[in-house]
Amino acid sequence: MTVRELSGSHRETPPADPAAVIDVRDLRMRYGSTDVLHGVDFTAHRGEVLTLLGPNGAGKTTIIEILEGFRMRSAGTVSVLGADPASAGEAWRARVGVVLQSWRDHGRWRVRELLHHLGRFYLHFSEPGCPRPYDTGELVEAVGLQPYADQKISTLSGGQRRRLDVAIGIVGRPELLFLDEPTAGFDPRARRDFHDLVHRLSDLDDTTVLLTTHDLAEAEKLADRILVLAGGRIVAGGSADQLARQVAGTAEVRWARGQERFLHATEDPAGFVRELFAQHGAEITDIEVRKATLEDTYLALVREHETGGGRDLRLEEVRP
Ligand SMILES: Nc1ncnc2c1ncn2[C@@H]1O[C@H](COP(=O)(O)OP(=O)(O)OP(=O)(O)O)[C@@H](O)[C@H]1O
Repeated sequence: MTVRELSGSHRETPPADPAAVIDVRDLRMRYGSTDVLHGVDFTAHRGEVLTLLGPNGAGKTTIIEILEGFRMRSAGTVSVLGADPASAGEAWRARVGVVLQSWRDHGRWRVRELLHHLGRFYLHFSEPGCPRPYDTGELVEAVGLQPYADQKISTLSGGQRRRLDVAIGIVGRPELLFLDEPTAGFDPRARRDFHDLVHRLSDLDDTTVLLTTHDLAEAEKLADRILVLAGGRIVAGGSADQLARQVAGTAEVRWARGQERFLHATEDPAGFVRELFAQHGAEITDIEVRKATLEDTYLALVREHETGGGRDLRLEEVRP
């Protein structure tokens, strides 16, 4: 990996939002001669759950690794819990939770034993109102691993290992939690339990969470804010509804007149349907209004920014 400063010193620019848990300004990353991030800007606040969406290779893991302090950026200003992750110390690290890929090298440890052992690192970083680490028993229960607490890690299934990864990420009661595709390999029940856990962490402990996923339903369910990364930049941010409003044609109206069927994309479905009935009234035999899903919106945003082309979510009125 070749990493170099592209311009200026990132430490000279003070963060514009000192209250932010994460403040990223003009973040750039170049691998060799390939620019992956062209100037990423976003902030996250206490207790917020942010989901980072983007196609394969967009740079999501790169961003997360830079924010975790595991990868040096090429340029830009990054503040995480008030510090630059590139130079922050152990006390900072104790406030940050990271869910890495599975711990393949601890197979002979037992679940409870490993969590207890890792938790001891955080004892020195306990604060009034924020006891660290989590009680091992509570933690095992929170991630649904009670039946396997005394089992060797090598005997866990893929999904159970992933639950353990999550437990390892939160054992130090982090103020900020990074989750890179945390539910890959989860069955539907484990996925729902995990979503409940993230909601509990953000609602009860005010934990800020930044996660990546390719599961759009998960993004919609979990995120206070969804960030879409495309073309090396954050091209849109907001709730699923707010994102939909950034793309033309947020709803589709399908209707039939006799044997003919029609489809029209519109930002004002109610007004369109009123007009339709005013014109054709009793001739309309069937009608359906479908709002753009997050998938429609996401694909339109990515397509637009990857091709530099127009917004093609808007469908023309068509006859079969
Ligand atoms: N160490 C590296 N050296 C060179 N190129 C790299 C390195 N790490 C990542 N890349 C490249 O940078 C780009 C972004 O990779 P990254 O893993 O951040 O994407 P991602 O959005 O997390 O992708 P995915 O959804 O597939 O996990 C990719 O084109 C990848 O090939």
